[in-house]
Amino acid sequence: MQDYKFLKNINFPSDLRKLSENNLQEVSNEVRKEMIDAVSETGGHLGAGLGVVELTVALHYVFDTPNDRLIWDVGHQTYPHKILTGRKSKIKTLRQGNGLSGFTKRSESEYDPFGAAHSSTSISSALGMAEASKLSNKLNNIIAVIGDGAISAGMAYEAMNNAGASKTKMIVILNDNDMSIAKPVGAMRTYLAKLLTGKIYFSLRETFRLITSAFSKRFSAKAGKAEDFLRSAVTGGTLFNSLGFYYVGPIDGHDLSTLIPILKNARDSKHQGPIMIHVKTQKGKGYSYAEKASDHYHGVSKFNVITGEQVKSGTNLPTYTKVFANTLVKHAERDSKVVGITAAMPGGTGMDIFAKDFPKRTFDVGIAEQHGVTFAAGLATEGYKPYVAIYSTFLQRAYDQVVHDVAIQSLPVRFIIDRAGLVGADGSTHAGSFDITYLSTLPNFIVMAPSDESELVKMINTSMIINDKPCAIRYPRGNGIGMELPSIDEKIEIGKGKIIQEGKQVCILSIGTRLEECKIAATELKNKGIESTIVDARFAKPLDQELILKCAREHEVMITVEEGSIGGFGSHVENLLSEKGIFDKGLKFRTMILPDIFIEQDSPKKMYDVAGLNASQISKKILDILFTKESIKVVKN
Ligand SMILES: Cc1ncc(C[n+]2csc(CCOP(=O)(O)OP(=O)(O)O)c2C)c(N)n1
Ligand SMILES: CC(=O)[C@@H](O)[C@H](O)COP(=O)(O)O
Ligand SMILES: [Mg+2]
Repeated sequence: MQDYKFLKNINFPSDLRKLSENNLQEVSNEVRKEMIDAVSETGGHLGAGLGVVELTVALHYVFDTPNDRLIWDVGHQTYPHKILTGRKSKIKTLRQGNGLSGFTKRSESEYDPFGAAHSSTSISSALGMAEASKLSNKLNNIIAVIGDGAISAGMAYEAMNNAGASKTKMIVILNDNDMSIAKPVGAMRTYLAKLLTGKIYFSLRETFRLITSAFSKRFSAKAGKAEDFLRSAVTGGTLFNSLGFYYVGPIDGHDLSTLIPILKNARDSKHQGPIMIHVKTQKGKGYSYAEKASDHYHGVSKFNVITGEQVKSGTNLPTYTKVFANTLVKHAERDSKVVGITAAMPGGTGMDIFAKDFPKRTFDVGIAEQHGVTFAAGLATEGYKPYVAIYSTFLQRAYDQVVHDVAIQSLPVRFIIDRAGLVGADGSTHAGSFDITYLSTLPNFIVMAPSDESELVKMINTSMIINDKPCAIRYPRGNGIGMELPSIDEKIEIGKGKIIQEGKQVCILSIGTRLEECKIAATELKNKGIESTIVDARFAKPLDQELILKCAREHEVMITVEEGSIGGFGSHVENLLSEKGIFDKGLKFRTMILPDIFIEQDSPKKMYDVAGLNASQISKKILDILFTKESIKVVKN
């Protein structure tokens, strides 16, 4: 920690509130410096936090947090908030094992009244708190801060629809930096841009005072109407006004002399209903490299503060994401029906690569996973081959659309599920733990998981000819293992697994990229004289029943291994074996799955250690089964 003039004495917002308003810009500068310094060592979300430093300082200065509830949407912009709310000394533990979360987390601090990481939840949760506050006569303020990206999602509209009709006071700060992770998309973006270009009052202090005073002053009906007219003429905030919000803005979110009086007015206002304050900020503000970069350093690895250079990953192997994107491009060159869909994650899903060659066949729907899935279903009804590339964790949002709009109608939507399994620094909110489970339970679905990048290509090739039902291919974050890639003509038979090696006593049925750990486990067992068969199951649905039953009959022990929760591949195998009466014949069977806990952020390797899914844990499990050391714990009430 550097020798800061103000920050050294600020641990909590109460310390901040003792300062004069004139010192707050200096405080902001110090917070910004501290944040850059910390993220240069930890990596993480940089641009969004840099853009809200002044806003964070102003909010904690004006409002009585934590009694007043401050809810940050997504939570990736909360590093300045963490520095000012008792977590300064731990800021260099961000996103590491036993360290601070990269998002808001109720268990981490009373200043985080609502946990987040998935977007667009802030207005709903704030309205819930506001209604609770009203019911219990608490009279505290409830403030939600939501970005221009996050406000594009369906949930935000549902919340505004509800809030706008209520007579409950809450404050929504719309943090408009004209950025999502990539450039934001859609009509809302155009609308917000219009509000910004239409502004004329930035220099008109008198107009500004008139607007803000409307919160607290009592106007005669006539004067009120005139004020309303002036406000909307000046600000053009008609959409939000029409939705029932008292709209103010846009204002400069880096100018504390504007922010503080407006926030004070909103705080003291007797307005019964939601207030929206539209602030204009710059993502990456105050760090030249972030300001200039096209992504404004949304998410960075460790970097050199002086040069802005980020540390590259230690391998040149292509990521699964890239392998997917490059393969899809090749198919799209041949087949004009191939289209790609992303929900605001073009870079993360590889859709940016596809978009370069096929801009007209790429659809970025914004942070709108639900809409994206049903939109793809619509494309499928017209004979297109939609590839919906979504992170496993974000597809959770669209489960009903997957069931109702895709599976029931057996539409051939191809789900490309990235970030499956444990992802590391983003932690439990971003873990792709449940997709095998929630998709394999659905009739009409084919669910595949490649064990390496070559298998991924074959599965994409196969998906091209699945034209009568939906399918999903799930793979992890990060790099492949260096396999040579096959041609785009090489397919696999649907529902057929692959024997990797044959042994006698033990059969390991693996699905997905834990296969490498299974191979190491098998070598460890071999060193102890135990021969194992390894099967790459490839399909969680349909199961390769023939192969699984054969293996079950020919081995003493069978285990399944997957990077997924209960209810997935292992559960389906267990059900099959039970149905076929295999257990009656004495097979020793276990499933190795993600445990029934949310695993905290750490390196993926350590997270898999917690999950018990690394090689030594697989071999130990097998040895314990063979030599019956497993104990049955009976929990007494
Ligand atoms: C449901 C969901 N989909 C996608 C994401 C990934 N994501 C994280 S931040 C972000 C952009 C948010 O943009 P905005 O709200 O404008 O915040 P900014 O980063 O610009 O401050 C996206 C798409 C997410 N967190 N949640
Ligand atoms: C905040 C958020 O949801 C994204 O920025 C996410 O952290 C990206 O994860 P990847 O780094 O795996 O693309
Ligand atoms: Mg934004």
